[in-house]
Parts: sequence; structure tokens; C-alpha cells
Amino acid sequence: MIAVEVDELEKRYGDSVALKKISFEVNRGELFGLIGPDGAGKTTLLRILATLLLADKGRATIHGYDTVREYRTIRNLVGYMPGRFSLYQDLTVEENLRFFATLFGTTVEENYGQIKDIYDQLSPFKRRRAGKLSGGMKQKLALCCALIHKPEILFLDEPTSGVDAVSRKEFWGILHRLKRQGITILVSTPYMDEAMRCDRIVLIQNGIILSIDSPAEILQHYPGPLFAVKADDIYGLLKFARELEPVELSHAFGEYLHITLKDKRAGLEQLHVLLEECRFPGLEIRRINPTIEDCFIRLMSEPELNGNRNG
Ligand SMILES: Nc1ncnc2c1ncn2[C@@H]1O[C@H](COP(=O)(O)OP(=O)(O)OP(=O)(O)O)[C@@H](O)[C@H]1O
Repeated sequence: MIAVEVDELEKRYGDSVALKKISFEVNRGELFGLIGPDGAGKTTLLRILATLLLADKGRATIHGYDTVREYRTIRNLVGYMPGRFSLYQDLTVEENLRFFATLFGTTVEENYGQIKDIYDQLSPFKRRRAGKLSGGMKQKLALCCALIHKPEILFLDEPTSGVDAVSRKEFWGILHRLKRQGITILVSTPYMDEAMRCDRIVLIQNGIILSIDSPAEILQHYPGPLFAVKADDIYGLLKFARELEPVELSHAFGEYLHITLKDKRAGLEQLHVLLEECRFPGLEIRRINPTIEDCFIRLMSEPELNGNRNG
């Protein structure tokens, strides 16, 4: 059963194109990730699905309801947690929650079961103003507010941005528990490592979908061996590698370069021969498994790579 259907959605802001003919489906009960850097179009897409913004072209449905014509029905089905802190900073934790419950014509008491697990951690601070909470606590309160009317679908816009690593991990634990309760979750993130926690993901860049699949499938489709290379002069090495004809892609990844060769049969030995010519001190080369970030960078470079191949 389909929870969300997006069909050739397009959105512009003046001359700037935010979404270019985006199409995909999310199944009911799925934990689905929108993965892309800042400006990719994630917020625009989620706001259209949450019925808060109109697309220029195309259509979207939530449980079969049209986001334009049937927005009222959708608003009761959906819980939306915007990217920027959406709560009332001067209201307490408790007051924020009551306010959001009232908006949906319900009470905290009526739906307490829905948020109990998360709210238990917040209850010692229930009289604290939302503006005085830590990042992780604000995020949990915002999630409680998005859940208080018992939505069947959650749209979460970059819920882990600006949150420490421990709270991020804990937050993903909460999302998995909500998924087990049958809630469909559409979550956006610029953190590529979080992609691995989703059932399926779309990789999105400049309003275009680069790939849609499970993270495991996306990793599996990475073509050819990938190498991690390091040297004392990493920038010199990057410049050198990029000028080598047999090198297909070379990009900086932390203190390493990640390199692929045009010849997919070539292994470590061939790369050693190529790079050792320049005698970079501290040279280290090893074969590695690609991450989602490697897949993303590769997919982004594909038009250029195909151009080179054709040329
Ligand atoms: N109100 C607006 N007016 C003009 N341009 C906008 C507006 N909102 C978004 N954009 C532009 O549309 C594109 C997509 O933005 P969007 O906010 O949807 O991306 P995002 O992936 O959510 O990134 P971010 O994390 O930075 O919000 C960007 O180029 C952005 O600058």
C-alpha cells in the first residue's frame, strides 16, 4: 500500500528551480529518507507534502488524498516537524504540548500513550521554557508536538541538524520504535551516515533525484573498486591524482582521497605504480568499501563522467 505518491512535482522560487519533475512513492510503514546537502530541495518537498506550500506543476497524494484539494484531511493524517525550531520559545514544555494538542482539537491526556516513551524523558523539565532546553530536548519536544494528534505519517525535516552525536543516535532509536508501531516516516537529512538507518532513500541534489533504493542496493551498485589514499601532502596528491589519465574520480574524504580508476579490472597494484612515480612521502593506499557519500559523489559526477566517456 502506498502512503505517499509524488508525481512530477516542480517548484520554482523566481528564477531558482527548487524541484525538477520529482517522482517517487513511499510505502506504508516505511522509514524513508530524503538525503541531500543544503539547498537540495528537501524542505520544499516536505512543505508541499505537508500541504503548506503549493507546487507549480505535478501532483502529490497522501494515502490517496490530493495535497491541494484534500489538504484538510491530510493535515489530520500527518505530523510535521519543521527544520528550524518550530516551538514557542517562551512557553514551557507542557504549554507547547497543550497548544499543539488544542490545534488538532485533542488533549494531551487523550493521546498521552502516543508520546509517553519520549515525553517521560522530558517530564522533569516540563515547567522549563522551550527556549532554555538543550538541542536534543528541543528535538524530542518538537517530535512530541508532531505526534500529539496521533498521525499515521510523520514528515521530519532535518530533525538531527545541530544535535550532538549521542542525541542523534537516540533520536533514530525513537524513529525505529515509531516505525514498529506502524507509522510511516519521511525524514530528511544532510548527514549521509544516517541514510543507512532508513529502509529506502532518495538521494537528491539541486532538485533532482539521483537515485532511489535501499541503502544496501545503492552501495551494491557502486561500480568498480574504490581506493583510499593518503600522503603527507594531501592537496599535492589530489592535484597529481586528478591529472592522471587512468584516474576516473578523485575526491577528498577526511584525511584521505577516495579514488576510482577508469579500468574497473585494475587493482591496488596498478594504483601503486601510478602514484609511486611521484614519491609522495607518507603514501598509503588501500582498497575500501564505498559509503553512501561515495555513491552520492559518484552519482553527482555522472553527467561529467558520461560526457568524458562519450567524448
Ligand atoms: N522562499 C524562498 N525563496 C527563494 N528561494 C528559495 C526559497 N526557499 C528555498 N529556496 C531555494 O530553493 C532551493 C531548495 O531549497 P530547500 O530549502 O528546499 O532545500 P533543502 O534541501 O531543504 O536545504 P536547507 O537545508 O538549506 O533548507 C535552494 O536553492 C534555496 O535557496
